[in-house]
Amino acid sequence: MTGQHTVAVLGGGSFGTVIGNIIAGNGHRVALWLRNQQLAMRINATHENGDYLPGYRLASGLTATSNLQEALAGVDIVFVAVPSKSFRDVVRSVAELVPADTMIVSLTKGIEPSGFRLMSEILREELPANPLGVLSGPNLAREIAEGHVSASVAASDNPDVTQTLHQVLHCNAFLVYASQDMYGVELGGALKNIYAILSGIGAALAFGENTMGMLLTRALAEMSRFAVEKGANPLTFLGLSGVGDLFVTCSSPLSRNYQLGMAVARGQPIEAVLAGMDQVAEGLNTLELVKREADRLHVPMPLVSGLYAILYEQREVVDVFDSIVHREQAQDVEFVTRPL
Ligand SMILES: NC(=O)C1=CN([C@@H]2O[C@H](COP(=O)(O)OP(=O)(O)OC[C@H]3O[C@@H](n4cnc5c(N)ncnc54)[C@H](O)[C@@H]3O)[C@@H](O)[C@H]2O)C=CC1
Ligand SMILES: O=C(CO)COP(=O)(O)O
Repeated sequence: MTGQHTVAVLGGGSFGTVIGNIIAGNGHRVALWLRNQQLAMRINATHENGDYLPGYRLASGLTATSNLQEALAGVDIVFVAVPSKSFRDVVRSVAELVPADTMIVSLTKGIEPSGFRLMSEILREELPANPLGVLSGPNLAREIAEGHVSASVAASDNPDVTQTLHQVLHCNAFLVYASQDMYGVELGGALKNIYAILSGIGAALAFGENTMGMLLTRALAEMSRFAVEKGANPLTFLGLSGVGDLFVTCSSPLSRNYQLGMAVARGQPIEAVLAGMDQVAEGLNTLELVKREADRLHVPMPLVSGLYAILYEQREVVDVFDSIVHREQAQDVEFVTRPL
């Protein structure tokens, strides 16, 4: 597909807004769909999404609407940027409104509770004939809005999809790289949220940089171990959607998952932290699902088990941390020593 595209972005939170704006800035027509009609009207009047990204000027090619049918009329690409718990409901509605040649791309970093499905698997089930892809990488929305150069991975088993994503999104401040490992790219984006919570706890408790470096590297080891077991290519985890996103989210106070970890370590009950957040932190839900799946598959994930014990079993961080360190595997880079 070449030339100008007509695009819908579903979900007018922070990430949907920046992705829609990059595409509109590249000269394509974008409809941003959100449920809040008042906010949609304000976005169109002010060219700013004041609820999520105040001060971030939106391109004139972006129009907000709260009418899904209107947002999807005549589009050739649909991006879905709603939290994972709402993802299937939203794409089910999309399936009734778009033809089979409309490209559908997930921006969501999470896992569906029943059946441990990633978003691309939900897309495949709900829109079996459509070309599908995912976009994932170290992409803090606020930093993109501030104009910091960022990069992301467009992943699909269909080369038309990766090429089209490059065409609509790539620009000086937002670089798009390609991958064929859709599952691995998505899994990296979902798993790193768990370790961002852990890093937030470490930051609140003033862990040293040596300790944080160890946690990050061991996180990558156990993510890759889990990925191999789930059939993803662990080498994908060395790219932007793996180590890149792990590093960013585990080091930034802008990350909602990191903020969650910090707040809990400072003694706030999880329920109170979640109630006070007006944006989604996917990592808590992902932690529970990954813990269950890792136990089922007998994959050792000491950091996941440790964080689970802290958040769900009210165990003391210091005790848990001791047991994590002592339960760790002795091999450093273990996944390359096993057959892929
Ligand atoms: N904010 C970021 O820096 C990045 C976020 N992501 C991922 O993108 C997804 C969305 O994240 P954000 O935009 O940051 O979250 P957000 O919390 O800022 O926005 C989510 C939006 O989805 C809307 N929503 C929730 N349920 C809905 C439903 N059933 N129908 C329609 N709209 C619904 C909410 O009202 C909200 O406007 C998450 O999975 C997140 O992990 C990915 C990359 C970066
Ligand atoms: O995915 C993100 C950055 O790449 C955003 O992380 P949070 O959801 O923790 O804010």
